[in-house]
Amino acid sequence: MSRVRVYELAKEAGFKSKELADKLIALGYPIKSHSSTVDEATAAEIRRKVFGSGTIEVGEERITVRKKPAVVRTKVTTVRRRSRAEKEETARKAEEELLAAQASLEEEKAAAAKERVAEPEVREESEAPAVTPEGETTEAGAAPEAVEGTPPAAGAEQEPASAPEVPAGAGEVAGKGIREEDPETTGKETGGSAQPIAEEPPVQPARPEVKRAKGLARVVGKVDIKVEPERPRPQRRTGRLQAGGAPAVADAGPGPAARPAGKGKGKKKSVVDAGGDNGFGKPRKKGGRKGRKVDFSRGDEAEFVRYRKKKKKGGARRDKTPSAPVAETKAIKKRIKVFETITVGDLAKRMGVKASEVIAQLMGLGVMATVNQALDVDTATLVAADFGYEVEQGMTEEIEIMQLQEQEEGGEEQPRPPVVTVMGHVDHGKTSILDAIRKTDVASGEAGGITQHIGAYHVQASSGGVTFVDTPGHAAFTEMRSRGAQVTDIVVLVVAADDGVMDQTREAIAHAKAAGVPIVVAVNKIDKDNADPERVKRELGEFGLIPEEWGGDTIYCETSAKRNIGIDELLENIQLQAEILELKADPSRKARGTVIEAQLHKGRGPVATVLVQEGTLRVGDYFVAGLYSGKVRSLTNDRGEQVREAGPAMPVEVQGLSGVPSAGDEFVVVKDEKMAKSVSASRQLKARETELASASKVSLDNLFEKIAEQEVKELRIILRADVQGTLEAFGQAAEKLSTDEIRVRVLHEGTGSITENDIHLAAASDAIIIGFNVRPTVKVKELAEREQVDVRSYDVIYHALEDIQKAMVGMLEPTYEEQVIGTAEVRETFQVPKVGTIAGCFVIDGKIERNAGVRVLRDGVVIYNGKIASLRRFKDDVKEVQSGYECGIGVENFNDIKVGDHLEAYTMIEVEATL
Ligand SMILES: Nc1nc2c(ncn2[C@@H]2O[C@H](COP(=O)(O)OP(=O)(O)OP(=O)(O)O)[C@@H](O)[C@H]2O)c(=O)[nH]1
Repeated sequence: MSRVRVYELAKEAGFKSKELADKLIALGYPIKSHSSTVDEATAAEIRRKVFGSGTIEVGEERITVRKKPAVVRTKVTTVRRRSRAEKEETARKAEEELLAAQASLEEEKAAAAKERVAEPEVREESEAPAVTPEGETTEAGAAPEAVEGTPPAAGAEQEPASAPEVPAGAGEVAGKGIREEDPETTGKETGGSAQPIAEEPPVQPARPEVKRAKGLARVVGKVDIKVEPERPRPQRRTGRLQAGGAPAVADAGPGPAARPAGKGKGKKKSVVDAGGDNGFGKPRKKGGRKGRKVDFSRGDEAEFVRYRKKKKKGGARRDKTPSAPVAETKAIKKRIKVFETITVGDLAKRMGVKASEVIAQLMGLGVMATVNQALDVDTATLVAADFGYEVEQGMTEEIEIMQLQEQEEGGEEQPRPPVVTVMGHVDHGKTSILDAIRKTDVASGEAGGITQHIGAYHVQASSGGVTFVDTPGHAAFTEMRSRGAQVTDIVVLVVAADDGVMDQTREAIAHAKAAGVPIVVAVNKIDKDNADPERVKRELGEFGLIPEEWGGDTIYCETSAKRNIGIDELLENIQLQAEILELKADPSRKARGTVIEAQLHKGRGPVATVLVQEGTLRVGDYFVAGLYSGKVRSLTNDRGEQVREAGPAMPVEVQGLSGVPSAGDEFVVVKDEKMAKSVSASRQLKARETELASASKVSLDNLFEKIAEQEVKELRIILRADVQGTLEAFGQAAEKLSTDEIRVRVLHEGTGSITENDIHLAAASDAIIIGFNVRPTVKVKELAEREQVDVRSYDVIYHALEDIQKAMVGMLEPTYEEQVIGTAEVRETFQVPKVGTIAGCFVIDGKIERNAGVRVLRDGVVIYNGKIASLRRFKDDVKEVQSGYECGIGVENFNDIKVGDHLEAYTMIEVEATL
């Protein structure tokens, strides 16, 4: 469904964006700012309720107009103006009244129509001929203008005229005309003037009509119906005939169109012309003799022919013809797709403007930004609007994904097994309990059984199935949650009866509570002599985990993993808790789940353990997992068996990914490969944008810029090597690379592989990591990528030193050297108002470049040094002018140029720094 931005709505109604946004917020619409979007239905409601009229009506009017007389349009315009001020209720009332009066009005209309005759018919194309008794012009003039929305001449007149008596009436009358086809419009129109209508519906209509009739009559008169088959107009016009007014209305917009009509000259300018101009924008050739004109028999196109006639008077007209339609077209073309963010530089590039202009615009909005700073969609929308661009949020596929399940015709939801995470303090028996539970698995035969290779497994106990997520530590639980993944239905909190509540017990409670997951307590090690389950209950009671026997709702189980006591009860209680939760899923849908863990397998490529949470995952399904996509090549269950499918709450290892997703990433089956790839690509693009948006860390590649920006002259290194000897050798050699300008410092060193802590340290201290004969694991690599830490591996010390040296050269302040690129001789000077002196030159040597620096030499003496402000060949701005050509040169902030001066252009070139 298409969405409309609030500022667009504001623009439609002539409101200020912010004003409207505030108003809507006050009215409780779900928007945050004027750049927020609303769906079409809400937009329509806003138009109706807040504006009292709106685009919708306009659109409908257009249609109406085609069939109706120009008059109708005029009214529309009127309506709009009023409606803003008016309130809903009034509008409604008015509408009712109008409808009631409509019948009688119809009659009057018919009468009036006779007078106007010409108009409608003309529009109707061929039938029209008979129509125009009066003049050609008139109706056209009236109609289009009216349409424009601007109070067309006719409209304007009408209102005032009727105002004294029944202001509303006028509106209504008009409305009626319109309403016949467009009840909604009517309502709005009426809105403002509802009351009067009620009083004298029949009479008023007459007035306005008459007026229009006049105008129309005039216009009509001008059209010579002596048909003389004209060259048919191009197709585009076709269909506009009726629209003759219609298009104009919509497009032309208020101002211009109205004018002609209003003026006495209206006669000559036929509405038609106006319409034509508006519609096509292009001036017609004059030339037609007044007398002959349209060949109505031709239909739409013929009508347009009339436009040409108009031309005569129309010089001015054309100018006036506003080309709203054209504007619309442009707007549609000038769209920029932005994912969550876009950097200032990118935005400027896509709009074809300088980044500095965008930055200036942002400053105007009170946002101080640099070129590399990322702007969110809302801000980008605001800025882009100032440059005539529209920002579109590039999340189509994402939205499609989100809607995928909603759209899907699902079957019945069925109960599904609970997903359980076991938590607790160190050594309280988590592993032992899980082992004991696994042994209860009735599905395990003598061979096979749960292999626990995949981070989660399903146990089919006699009391029912349970899926355990077996990721190490509380951190995994938190990390998943931090990614928005909620896979756990129930937490089993293991507390040793002989030890009671400890640090990690408290931590586990906090995690579970934060996730809103119910806790089942397993008081373990009850076989021990010093076991004191009651104490555990008391202590846990302080955290709100009140046992059922004490009136609370927390389920407690006393277990001994060692002696296999209470394990079945624990499983039964888990089922009990699951029943309370009424866990259900629809296995008939496309699968959706969460990545529990993923890795790059040597032989099998990227593999991910996915917990299916909804639907059924099948071999051959196309899917998206985090940033990656793929097609399920094979599914392996927790027993190491190949399976064809996996239903809700089933953990399964998936092969066929294009990359290694992260734990907690959402896994969604999509309809086809195209969608999978497209979503994956857009997510990766988005991720890159986000990455760019965050400040980049130092690396050997960007060292120079980094240091130049921060004026830091230190390269920090974290060293890792397979042997101590390498560390020492390299450490000393690297530090010896230090110069007066750049210091090389080994921040930290150690033997063994590169660890996550190294990455964190490097990230925190803006260091790079160098490893000798050691490589980071996939996980560490991922972390390094996330943290943007430059990790480099070498096997030869010399290569590493060489790289560092290169980077250091980059760090040196670059030096610039001036290079003269050309000389021009001033042959003439021109004074250009508001610009200053322009030197008419002849390039005698080299070339002159637009962005070059320039020295003004008089008799060999430099009298000014600055920049070239403008460089032109004849009337065109050019980038450069070669020797042997003439050109005009303006020097920035310098006007004292004299004939005979030499202008020496030069550029600064960077000279590579060396140590
Ligand atoms: N007596 C007795 N000892 C138990 C019981 N459950 C576990 N243990 C012992 O407690 C010790 C720790 O058990 P684990 O299952 O490794 O505890 P854990 O919570 O998984 O420990 P971490 O993995 O280090 O967090 C082991 O020596 C177990 O044999 C029990 O029910 N009774």
